[in-house]
Amino acid sequence: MMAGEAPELSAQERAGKAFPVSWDQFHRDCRALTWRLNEVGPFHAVIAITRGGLVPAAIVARELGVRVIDTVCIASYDHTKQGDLQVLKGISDQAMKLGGGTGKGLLIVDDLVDTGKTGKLVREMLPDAHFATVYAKPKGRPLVDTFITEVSQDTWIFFPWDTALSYHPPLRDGAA
Ligand SMILES: O=P(O)(O)OC[C@H]1O[C@H](OP(=O)(O)OP(=O)(O)O)[C@H](O)[C@@H]1O
Ligand code: HPA
Ligand SMILES: [Mg+2]
Repeated sequence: MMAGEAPELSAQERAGKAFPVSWDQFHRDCRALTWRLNEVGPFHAVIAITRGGLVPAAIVARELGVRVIDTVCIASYDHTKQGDLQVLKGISDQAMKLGGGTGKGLLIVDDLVDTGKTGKLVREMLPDAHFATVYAKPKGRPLVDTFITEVSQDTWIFFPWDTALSYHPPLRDGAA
């Protein structure tokens, strides 16, 4: 950082609002997502966008009775700061074949869409697939076919696998 330059804010610092999600809540939201997806399927396979999509993909696949699960491995956020998207592993040939080359009958699952960059990249790989996320922020929302809860763009979602229980000071002692 140069002298006089404002420090670069992370996505979470820009976001300001925190939305912590417990395991219970996440499981409930995934089941609610499956209720909606059950009306859209059947699906030949679930494609999880790792890593965040692995947990909802397991729950959704279990509920829908889908046993073929593939991954597309994409990294963009280093903790809360988004960098360039990196495809670390593409979709397998076998899953591509099941989707007829365009993703028809395949279900893409991720934990959330934020700016939509990750979702857009996967949609380009599988244009005819159905894209489902548990949570959606307004910028990414148009990319998603089915989601459960929308949060504002300035909210940061804390997932249970990224957090731990900790002491919280009482409100009157200055807790936000
Ligand atoms: O809509 P976008 O702005 O692209 O952000 C959404 C993506 O960001 C997070 O993944 P991340 O890159 O942090 O990797 P992870 O799933 O391995 O945590 C999240 O799981 C989504 O995949
Ligand atoms: O709000 C978020 N929470 C966790 N990971 C994320 N990756 C992009 N946005 C988010
Ligand atoms: Mg992810």
